[in-house]
Amino acid sequence: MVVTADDHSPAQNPAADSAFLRACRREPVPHTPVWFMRQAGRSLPEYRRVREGIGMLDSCMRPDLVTEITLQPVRRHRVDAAIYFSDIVVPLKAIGVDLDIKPGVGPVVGRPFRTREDLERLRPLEPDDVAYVTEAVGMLTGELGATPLIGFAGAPFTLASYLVEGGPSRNHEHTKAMMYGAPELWADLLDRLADITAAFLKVQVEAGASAVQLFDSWAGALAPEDYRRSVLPASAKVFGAVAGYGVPRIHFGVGTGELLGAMGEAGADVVGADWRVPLDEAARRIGPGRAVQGNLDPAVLFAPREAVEAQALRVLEAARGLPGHVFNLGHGVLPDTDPDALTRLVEFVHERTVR
Ligand SMILES: Cc1c2[nH]c(c1CCC(=O)O)Cc1[nH]c(c(CCC(=O)O)c1C)Cc1[nH]c(c(CCC(=O)O)c1C)Cc1[nH]c(c(C)c1CCC(=O)O)C2
Repeated sequence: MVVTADDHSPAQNPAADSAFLRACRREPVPHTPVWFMRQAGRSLPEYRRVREGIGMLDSCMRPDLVTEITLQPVRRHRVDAAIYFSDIVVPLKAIGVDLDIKPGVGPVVGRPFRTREDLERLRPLEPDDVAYVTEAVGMLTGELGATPLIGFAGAPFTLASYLVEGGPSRNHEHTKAMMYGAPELWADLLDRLADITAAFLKVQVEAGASAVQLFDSWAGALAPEDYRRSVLPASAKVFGAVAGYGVPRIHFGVGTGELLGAMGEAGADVVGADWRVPLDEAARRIGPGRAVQGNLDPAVLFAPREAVEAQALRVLEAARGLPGHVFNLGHGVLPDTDPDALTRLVEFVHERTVR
């Protein structure tokens, strides 16, 4: 089945009029919508319980588990959107790349990608490769009703960094060596990753996801000129591939203060900012015509309640008057966060912003 823009209209999608989707479209909202990156995960005891003895990637391939884990933070925190439980390396695993997610480390690739021959290991992603995603999204949208589901994928640069380095990297030196030293190979690598990413997002939207977020977590490691020349075209290809569905497209990275304008230009409707740039300044850099998402420092949640509220108010003050603000953290929930602090934060933002 092909999903058209019409399928995301209020008549077809019960979440169409939600505060989250309204904010993404820069329409008036009943209250500022809130969700948290990594809201499903180790901060929740119920997550740790259902994951016991099951590997991260195995859990991503089980629709029953994906559905339960995705719903957990919605039930507990009453956030305004669910984010599909998966990982940025799932589509790569699905096409046969030899990789795993090591607890406490992150994605680790068996043989790092360094040469043109390595590109042969990146074949196109077919919907059948991720049939469990289609099934899980279908189950989820049935359960979620008027709460929107956000689909997501890793952006070509961040995926390339894991593939080329072979795992998490502070300096991205092998990645940058390829980007500067073998620009044609680099462009071909990012182009293949763009097609895989686009195909993975399409599967989620066609199954019923109401929005998508492209995580370019490590793009902040790049100078603006390099980002524009060597990365933006591939991310723009991904956004272009899902433009026709009419679902909001969110673009996020860490430490991207100098890239916010370019990240919007890549084709996003909403740009996420981390806590290093005040939200009003972020909105100015992103420019008119796009909503902003962010940007409370996730470490603030370890402070006493009054301090959390004071910092949340700072974010809300900076967002005052902006058409289109989605409240979020500036990066993912840290694993040791007290889940009650997150629940209280959702309540606080809702109370302080009722229109
Ligand atoms: C860079 C990146 C990855 N994965 C992701 C990114 C982009 C976002 C970001 O910048 O944080 C994206 C991601 N990964 C996960 C989600 C779930 C949805 C949600 O936000 O609730 C999302 C959106 C689940 C996960 N992905 C991972 C976990 C932890 C594994 C576990 O619970 O056993 C979860 C819940 C594993 C993972 N996967 C990755 C890392 C760095 C880790 C952490 C490794 C560790 O510290 O153990 C790669």
